[in-house]
Amino acid sequence: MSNRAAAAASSATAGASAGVVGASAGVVSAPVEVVGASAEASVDSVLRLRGVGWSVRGVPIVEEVSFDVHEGEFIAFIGPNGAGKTSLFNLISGIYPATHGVIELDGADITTESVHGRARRGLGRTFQTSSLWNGMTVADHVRLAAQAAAGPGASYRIWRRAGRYAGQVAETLERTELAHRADTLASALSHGEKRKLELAVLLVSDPRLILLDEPMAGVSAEEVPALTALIRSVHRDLGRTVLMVEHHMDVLLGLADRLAVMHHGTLLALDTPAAVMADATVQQAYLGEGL
Ligand SMILES: Nc1ncnc2c1ncn2[C@@H]1O[C@H](COP(=O)(O)OP(=O)(O)OP(=O)(O)O)[C@@H](O)[C@H]1O
Repeated sequence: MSNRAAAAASSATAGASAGVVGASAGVVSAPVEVVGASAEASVDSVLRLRGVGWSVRGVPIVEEVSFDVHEGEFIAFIGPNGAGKTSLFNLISGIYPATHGVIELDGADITTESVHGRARRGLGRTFQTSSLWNGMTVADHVRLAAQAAAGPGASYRIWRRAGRYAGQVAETLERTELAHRADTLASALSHGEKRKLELAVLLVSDPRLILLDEPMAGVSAEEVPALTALIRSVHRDLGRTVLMVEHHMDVLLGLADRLAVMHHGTLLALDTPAAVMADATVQQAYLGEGL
């Protein structure tokens, strides 16, 4: 973690408070000035967005989003339902084409690059809804992902060459606490285990920048702490840069170096959690009077 990220992390702990924000948050349409976001270029930016936007049939969904992500940083994205958080992740990962602006990964312009091209550069993501194959075992999910990451053609030899990936698969299942479920079908996993398996599928391709879209969605309260600890370990122990959309404030305040607040498709604020939570504009526009 960079010094900057470490300083932000300590502020995150200081500013922590529990609760879930999202659907019921009040919405005020006026303010669009970004609190705490710096437009300056930075030498250690892994990801840089400048004026990024996406419109559908002329209707703006994401507007003028600019920010830098530093190596080893953890940024959590919050905002009411429909604020544009998933759309922004889709723009960064290449699922949607940006209609405005520039996206850079490690200084290279990837604005028009394909999803696979971005993945080859080390960008990986999970989705809000589960993307697993019910009839396939845990180990086979990770093995297939390892083979897909190995390059074109490798996945056609999945059953003949399965042994080649055994060590990689075992290590990834160990790290994601799924080793004891290796031979279990995905359909038999709990929601928390499914989320762990999605992380395992992601990690086996060794991404440096990870986008997690609501990893706690559908997960029972009992499983949240273990999943949170796993995500923390991916960030801190594996040193991955993480962007995460999450509604559970108690989860993300223990993880995030900075909080990004999305509001009506714009980036309303980007700063340490303590600064964001204390900001009057954010409180009025999103968090509501009660906070
Ligand atoms: N492919 C699409 N075509 C048209 N409109 C879309 C498309 N994808 C998203 N939208 C619209 O863009 C807006 C933002 O949606 P998005 O899913 O990005 O919000 P979100 O902040 O992630 O919400 P949530 O917290 O509910 O997941 C919504 O009004 C949604 O209906």
